[in-house]
Amino acid sequence: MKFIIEHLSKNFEAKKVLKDINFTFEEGKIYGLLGRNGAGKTTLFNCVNGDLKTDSGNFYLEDELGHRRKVIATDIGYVLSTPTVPEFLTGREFLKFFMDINEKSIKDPKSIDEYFDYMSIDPEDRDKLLKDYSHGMKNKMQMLINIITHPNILLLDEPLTSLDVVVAEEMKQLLRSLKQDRITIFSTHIMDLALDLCDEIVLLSHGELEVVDKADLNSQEFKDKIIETLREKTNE
Ligand SMILES: Nc1ncnc2c1ncn2[C@@H]1O[C@H](COP(=O)(O)OP(=O)(O)OP(=O)(O)O)[C@@H](O)[C@H]1O
Repeated sequence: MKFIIEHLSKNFEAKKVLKDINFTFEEGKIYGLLGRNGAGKTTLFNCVNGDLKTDSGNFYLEDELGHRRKVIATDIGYVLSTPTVPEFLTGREFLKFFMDINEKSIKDPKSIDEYFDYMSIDPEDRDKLLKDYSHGMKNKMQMLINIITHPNILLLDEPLTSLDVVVAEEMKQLLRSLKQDRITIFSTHIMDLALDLCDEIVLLSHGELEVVDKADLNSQEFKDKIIETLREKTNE
């Protein structure tokens, strides 16, 4: 399976944020999306998710035989950097509600406690109101509801930035374990995180997407190259 973006453009009045982007993402890979503040990473995700109207562009999923279809809402899971959960529900009530309304799209439902176990949420926290969950726990709940339905495309907008080292490590493991059978696109400002977690590094700069050839992913030379590319592009 491939996720194909064709001729995506998005302007905010005179500001051209995304400029005729054409890009193909492949199944089984985690893509690290790097870009400077204001480069358009969130705008790109919002366009893919249908939260923002594009000025032009189409999104397709293509199977191994080359058959294409348009991306639909249920293809996408979108985890925001700031988790939004209904604070007036308990973790258990929220999960039950989510599973009830998405019954048809959950292929192999597990029990609610199995899901909590999977996300390492302690038994004593499961019946607490979500308003009393920590940021990391809310983040886990948001991640959970986005993976229960097995979306083909998982968009993650800086989801690990404010997590403690243990939760961040758990989330990394989870993302690695989930990457088969789907396309994961992960935006972050933390280059080491991108290098550690991602199979491909994609730069968003000057409204365009560009793959960085990652010959030697962890070398300082490679990091310098990324920084130089981002710097050059914004200075153009
Ligand atoms: N709703 C909007 N109306 C007008 N301009 C917007 C809107 N949303 C984003 N922008 C502008 O589009 C550009 C890209 O913003 P975006 O939030 O996508 O960047 P980003 O790469 O996610 O940034 P950061 O890394 O700082 O989160 C910015 O110049 C921003 O001001």
